[in-house]
Amino acid sequence: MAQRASLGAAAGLAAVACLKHGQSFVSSQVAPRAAVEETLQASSAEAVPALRGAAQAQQPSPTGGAAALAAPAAAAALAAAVGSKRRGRASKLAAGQASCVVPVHSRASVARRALDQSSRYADLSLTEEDLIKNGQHVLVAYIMKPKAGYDYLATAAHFAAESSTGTNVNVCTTDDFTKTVDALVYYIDPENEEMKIAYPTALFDRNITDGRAMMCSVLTLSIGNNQGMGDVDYGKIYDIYFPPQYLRLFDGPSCCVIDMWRILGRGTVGGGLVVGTIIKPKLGLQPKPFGQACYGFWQGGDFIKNDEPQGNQTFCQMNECIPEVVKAMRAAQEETGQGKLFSANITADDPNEMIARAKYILNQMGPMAENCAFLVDGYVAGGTAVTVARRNFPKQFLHYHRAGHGAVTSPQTQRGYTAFVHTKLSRVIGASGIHTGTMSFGKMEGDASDKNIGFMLQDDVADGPYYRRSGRA
Ligand SMILES: O=C(COP(=O)(O)O)[C@H](O)[C@H](O)COP(=O)(O)O
Ligand SMILES: [Mg+2]
Repeated sequence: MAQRASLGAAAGLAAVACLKHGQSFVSSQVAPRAAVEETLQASSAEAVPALRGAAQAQQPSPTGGAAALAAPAAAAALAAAVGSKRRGRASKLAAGQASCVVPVHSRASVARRALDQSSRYADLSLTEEDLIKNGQHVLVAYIMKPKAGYDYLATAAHFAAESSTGTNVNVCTTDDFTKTVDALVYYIDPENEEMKIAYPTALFDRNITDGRAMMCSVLTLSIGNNQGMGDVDYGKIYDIYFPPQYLRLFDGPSCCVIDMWRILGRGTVGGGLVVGTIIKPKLGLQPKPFGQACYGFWQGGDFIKNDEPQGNQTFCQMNECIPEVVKAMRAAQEETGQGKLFSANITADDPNEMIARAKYILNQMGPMAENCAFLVDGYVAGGTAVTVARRNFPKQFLHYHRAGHGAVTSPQTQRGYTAFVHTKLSRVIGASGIHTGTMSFGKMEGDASDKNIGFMLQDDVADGPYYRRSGRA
């Protein structure tokens, strides 16, 4: 399917929607045991040292906190020894020294300081142009603010560490290979709270069945633990760039608005606006009145979708409701001489249930199977549910409903990602169209920048707030 056509699909559906009316840890070396004991004495009685075999000494904060960091010099040497070669650290870790992590009370000033890992997880000499040219990194632009008292670059580096190979302490099992897959902060603008991180694509998990990429892995790192870190006030993704080679490992959409036009009998070019509705009340109609409402709308309209919570309620079960929809569609098509479309909700917790629903619906539709799209509540059910639909039913239009997205996309929310990014991710995993309601002019929240979503969906080349997209992402 042509890329432009695929991109248009989401726009088509958008048009449809619019037309419807305390405790932290620092580590210190075990070797100077006396020092550790001193540390423990300095901390409170309940601050028992937690031994962590793999953790090594944390570099002390610039401001000290001497009681909490009893062996600062040794710890610094250790941290330096396992640090990046990029900045040519000179210190050497004394052979055979183990380490431990010592919990400290938050009242200790060091607890409010991030381990400064910027010599390893930041490289501000990298240019975006080169990163894009090399095509080995997913680039992510965040608005990030450290908590009061934390250094911007150190926090950004901790963010990149936690989102890739690191944590809040240096790790002794790190080897030279590990460092080749570090995420790197390549740009910061503390005043504007902007931070950009380059993630090596090799970091992301691949399927054992077919070697393909998976979005859940991208999200687990790029928007995972970093959302709850103690030194980060907030961090939100504003744009994301996938290099072409890596992008090809995702499914992308299989159907688009061209398929809708064709099914509606309008050919494959310039089929115009698809007029759609959602039967309301969203819940509470039984099969017959639901079918009657469909029939009524189809006298003039093209497309009906289940409202996103509707599927198989006990008072309106699928095996009674879908036959009513089929009856209404058949009658409306015969009477108007036009094709009609119905988007049926197959969302469920269990992929087997989703597949069972989809198969049942296709069976009932019979020769009109193409006239049916599958609706998936992609935010609440997640990318896995979208992929279940995309891979098991690639011939059906995949109608992504994003109910719940406001929890992370709202302009009031400083964590998560924007609606623009959410849409982009949805397309990459295979949505044919994204349902967008009356964003910014009806009942739903939004702002002027949401227009960018439309451009991103429709055009082969489009500018996001930070990255230019060309191709499917
Ligand atoms: O129920 C509706 C529309 O209802 P109505 O037809 O009464 O406007 C949709 O689920 C939301 O608009 C989606 O919103 P969003 O744009 O956030 O996806
Ligand atoms: Mg709805």
